[in-house]
Amino acid sequence: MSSKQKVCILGSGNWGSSIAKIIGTNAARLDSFDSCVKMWVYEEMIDGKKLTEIINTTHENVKYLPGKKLPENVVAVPDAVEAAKDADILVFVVPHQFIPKLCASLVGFIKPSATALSLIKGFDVAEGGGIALISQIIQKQLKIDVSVLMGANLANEIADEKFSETTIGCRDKKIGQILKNVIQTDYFRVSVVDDVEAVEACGALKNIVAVGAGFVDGLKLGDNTKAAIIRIGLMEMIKFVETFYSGARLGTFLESCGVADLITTCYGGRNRKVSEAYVTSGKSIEELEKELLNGQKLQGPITAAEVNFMLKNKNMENDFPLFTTIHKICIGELKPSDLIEQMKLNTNTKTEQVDGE
Ligand SMILES: NC(=O)C1=CN([C@@H]2O[C@H](COP(=O)(O)OP(=O)(O)OC[C@H]3O[C@@H](n4cnc5c(N)ncnc54)[C@H](O)[C@@H]3O)[C@@H](O)[C@H]2O)C=CC1
Ligand SMILES: O=C(CO)COP(=O)(O)O
Repeated sequence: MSSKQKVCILGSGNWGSSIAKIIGTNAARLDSFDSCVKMWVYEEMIDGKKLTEIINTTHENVKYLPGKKLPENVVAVPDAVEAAKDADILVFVVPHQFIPKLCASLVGFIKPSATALSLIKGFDVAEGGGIALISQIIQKQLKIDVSVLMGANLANEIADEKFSETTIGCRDKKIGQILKNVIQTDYFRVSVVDDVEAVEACGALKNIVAVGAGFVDGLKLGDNTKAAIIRIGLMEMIKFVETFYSGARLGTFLESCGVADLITTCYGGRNRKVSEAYVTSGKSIEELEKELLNGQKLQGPITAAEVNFMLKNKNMENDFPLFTTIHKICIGELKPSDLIEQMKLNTNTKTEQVDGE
């Protein structure tokens, strides 16, 4: 890496813009970083004007983070290669369904010495009937080290500079410190841990549980029921990580990426909101995503499908009854009201399984 490190942000949605506000501020403040931060924007027209031009003149992402100013040293770039080619640190923050295409467009054009930080929550289906972590997709395609950042981080609250915590999963202490420097602010506190796969899996899996929490809200079942879904969800997250990412530490679930992200998403996230409306409106999830999110993207239902793809192939659907039930509700195979009956059937066995009895 050169002495002044260049940071590029790939993605400019709700979280992408919010993290750009932080990274831009830190890059301008700290000598070790080049103050110019390029942000790849998937170009679109807003009232006849290009979004990149709006961002570069008004310093506001009027569509995905309206009302918040971005630092002037954050430069919107419509071409991903142009944005990324000189960067030492690549921050990936697109909705997870777009990552394979984005990575493919960057192959051969980035610095081989670059390091990546993925803020993306989700999986990708893999050959052989399994799933891959998003960091593995980036690593495999671009052949660079990938760290992850996951936490209780509703983007709008962070843009409002309300106190929040986050977790960086990084295997290399030196890189972990550099990433912490570019991300941490007085209101956004970073812990670095080396349990990378567990950190990332937590971030992806909690979105499935948040869909379940939204169903509970739509069914008007109350706080105790929602707490039960959160508890059962946490148990399935732990079991999933223990089963598929051996060596993970239980303590990682107590970091911001674990229980804290699960709670905030089940109360304040987009997955919860759309899933509640799914129950009350009778409309499809795709319709509601368009209607309620103004271009922002839901990650939970697709993640539930990805996880189910693997569980089904491994004949393990019954080992993760909450994840399986939520997926089946999303695709219309079960009704939202079936959620509770399914949980009644399964709660006892689940506790025993996690306890290892
Ligand atoms: N918004 C939040 O509060 C948080 C989001 N995350 C995660 O960060 C990741 C990114 O989320 P957000 O920044 O919120 O995005 P978002 O949900 O606001 O999605 C909109 C973004 O997707 C882009 N987009 C639309 N079609 C595209 C295409 N075909 N190719 C590439 N990009 C396209 C849009 O241009 C826009 O930048 C997700 O994995 C999410 O789970 C993590 C923590 C908090
Ligand atoms: O990941 C998030 C908070 O940490 C955002 O969750 P939603 O995508 O459900 O809004």
